[in-house]
Amino acid sequence: MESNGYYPLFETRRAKGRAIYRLFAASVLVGVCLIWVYRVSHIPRNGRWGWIGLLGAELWFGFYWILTQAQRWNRVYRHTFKDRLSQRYGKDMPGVDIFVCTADPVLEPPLMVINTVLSVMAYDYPSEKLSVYLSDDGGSDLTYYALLEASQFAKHWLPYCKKFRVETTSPAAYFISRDAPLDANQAKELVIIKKLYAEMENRIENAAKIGRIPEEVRLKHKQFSQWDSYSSRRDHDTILQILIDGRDPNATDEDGFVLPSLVYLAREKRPQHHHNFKAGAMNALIRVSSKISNGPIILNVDCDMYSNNSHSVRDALCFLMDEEKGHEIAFVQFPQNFENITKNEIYSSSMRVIGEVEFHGMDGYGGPPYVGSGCFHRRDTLCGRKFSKGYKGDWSTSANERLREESVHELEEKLKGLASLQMGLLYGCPVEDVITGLSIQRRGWKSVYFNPSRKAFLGVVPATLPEVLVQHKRWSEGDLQILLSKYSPAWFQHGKISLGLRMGYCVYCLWAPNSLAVLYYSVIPSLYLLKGIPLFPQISSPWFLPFAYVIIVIHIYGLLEFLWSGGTILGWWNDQRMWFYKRTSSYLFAVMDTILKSLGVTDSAFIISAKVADQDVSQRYEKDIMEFGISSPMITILSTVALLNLFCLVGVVKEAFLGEGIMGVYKTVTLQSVLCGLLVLINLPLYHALFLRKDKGKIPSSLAVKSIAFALFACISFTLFY
Ligand SMILES: O=c1ccn([C@@H]2O[C@H](COP(=O)(O)OP(=O)(O)O[C@H]3O[C@H](CO)[C@@H](O)[C@H](O)[C@H]3O)[C@@H](O)[C@H]2O)c(=O)[nH]1
Ligand SMILES: [Mn+2]
Repeated sequence: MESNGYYPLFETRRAKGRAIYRLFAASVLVGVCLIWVYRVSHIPRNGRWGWIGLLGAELWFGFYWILTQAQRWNRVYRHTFKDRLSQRYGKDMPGVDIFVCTADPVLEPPLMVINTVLSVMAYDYPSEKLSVYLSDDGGSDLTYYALLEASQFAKHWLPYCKKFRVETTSPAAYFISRDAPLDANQAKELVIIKKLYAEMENRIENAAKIGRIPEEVRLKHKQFSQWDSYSSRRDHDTILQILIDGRDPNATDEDGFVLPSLVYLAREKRPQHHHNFKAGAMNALIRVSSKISNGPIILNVDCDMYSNNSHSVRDALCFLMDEEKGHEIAFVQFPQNFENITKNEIYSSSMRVIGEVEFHGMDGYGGPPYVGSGCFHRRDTLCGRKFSKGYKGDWSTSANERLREESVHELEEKLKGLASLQMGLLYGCPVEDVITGLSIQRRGWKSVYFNPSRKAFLGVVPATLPEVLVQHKRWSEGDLQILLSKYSPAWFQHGKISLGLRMGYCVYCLWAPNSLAVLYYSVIPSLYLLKGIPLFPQISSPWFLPFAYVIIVIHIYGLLEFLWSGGTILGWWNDQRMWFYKRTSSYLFAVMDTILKSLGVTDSAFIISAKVADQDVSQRYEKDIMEFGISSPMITILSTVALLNLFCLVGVVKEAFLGEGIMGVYKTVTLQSVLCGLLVLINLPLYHALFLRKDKGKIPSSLAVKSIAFALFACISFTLFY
């Protein structure tokens, strides 16, 4: 693709088969409209309120389905030309500052954190242009100790990666993933490097086990005295340490090449000041890094998301440095992929359709959201710069020059004061990333979604249902808050972002309100079954057809999309279950907490998700066995709804055999019974966990009793009083 003799650094292709897709979508829309017409024109006398509620739910589903079309209508795919980038810019590459965030040395083990740090230090990029910053909201000397060890290990690991062109640059992942046979030389070096790693691992784990840093290490490294005034995680001074100083000519690896800078920061925290979670951490890093390396490009990764592709920096720069289009692009988001996904992903944690379909669709309308980990930003747009036509990126790194004269210690002291001002990411929202990305797009910038075939980043997903539900509550609550905020994609935006992109954002912002319609749909029709009152057209009626058509084709389409995104059939089935569970628990609580928050009763928190699990929990996870384990209000709702449907189904079957007869039931309440039957079918693992399992991951008996009582009460009172 050449225009005026200019070779772009990236190209954009539109998805194939769009015409067929659009035809299909139009046919579904007709079906949806017919369903609405039927509901409005056939309101019965018996079951009137149930019917009107279903009308509301179907209006909602139809509307929501229309929104999701924006994510499919205009998908685009990106491709980069890294060789052109190297040819054109050679050694003249911009500085890149990499921010890694960690917050808890127990939930996020230091060894995992340093593997991520090492993986990004080893990018295929000039080391003198790379600076890696670790923000430790846990303020943990153990994490610091691990980073200190990593700074030593890097001297061996980075040359090894360079020499053998290692792609998986996280050592832990590399040691288990490597499958290609090695030549004798590499095999020899591998043994050495593995040994060094094992020794380091040992030292870190021992320190973690005894819960403190060995005395001789403390004495040798006086930096540890910074913890002397530390009173708790929520109450301490700024702790800042430059472990590898990129300006120091002696900071070299085993082969004599300079190392990337490496900085540790635990920002000051006081109980009386809100620390604003990850957004606060990122902003502290933005300020501190501006005085150290001041790279014009910032990459943000979570501590559990290591780099799996050593070319990602160059990929991202192909977009940001493209001479024709680069100046419009504020950030490049890579997909979030995960290492610990099982084959049939019981919690549907890979979110593959979002990554393989939806974000490509949003990219077609102006760009994906910023979703935290795996995103390259321009420093100035992240800090609030507005888009203007004449804008050209400034790739110089001035702070580096200015401060060259200062000693590391002077610099560290100076920077401590900087770690507590706001700039950059927005505060007050549990999804600081999404709201910040949206605010950047509203200032006129575009973003880009780049999904390379070799996965760029691999993270960790939670291994238990309660954790997954809590994580989704945080996300859906955050997205709902965006909808209600001044950045809302729903209100008129004066043409700042396109309608398609606004619709795309709304799909996520409306995750939470979805809960109401889904809860209604999964309870009320089943209860009406107990009274034999039909709420759907009879099978002999022509109105049956739009229902059947819409239900069947959207599910077949959903299945195909899931398979096309790399999933399995059973994975899709599990995805349907999680879809249902998230909507009836996480999202419902997100709605309730958002209401409470707007009344000033509560404040939203950021509950950090666990990255490690007990051995037996992990074993069940590997086998795709759902882990309930604890009693929580969310699990109570899930199990009550599941039991209610089971009781209703038993009621219908009894009616079919003892009452009206199979034909009678079949004629009048087919769809309703099918709906109820499917809900029972999808809940099989839950009944299993309620009644049959003996392991620790089952549903606790007290919760079982409670939900049986609730479900029975609902069924009995409905039959008696309706
Ligand atoms: O007070 C805090 C809380 C969290 N974190 C870090 O934030 C990251 C994300 O936390 P995690 O518990 O792993 O949340 P996830 O739900 O997995 O994260 C997704 O969702 C978050 C927003 O809810 C984004 O911040 C993340 O980038 C995105 O990957 C981790 O590196 C944490 O160490 C902090 O630095 N400080
Ligand atoms: Mn995470």
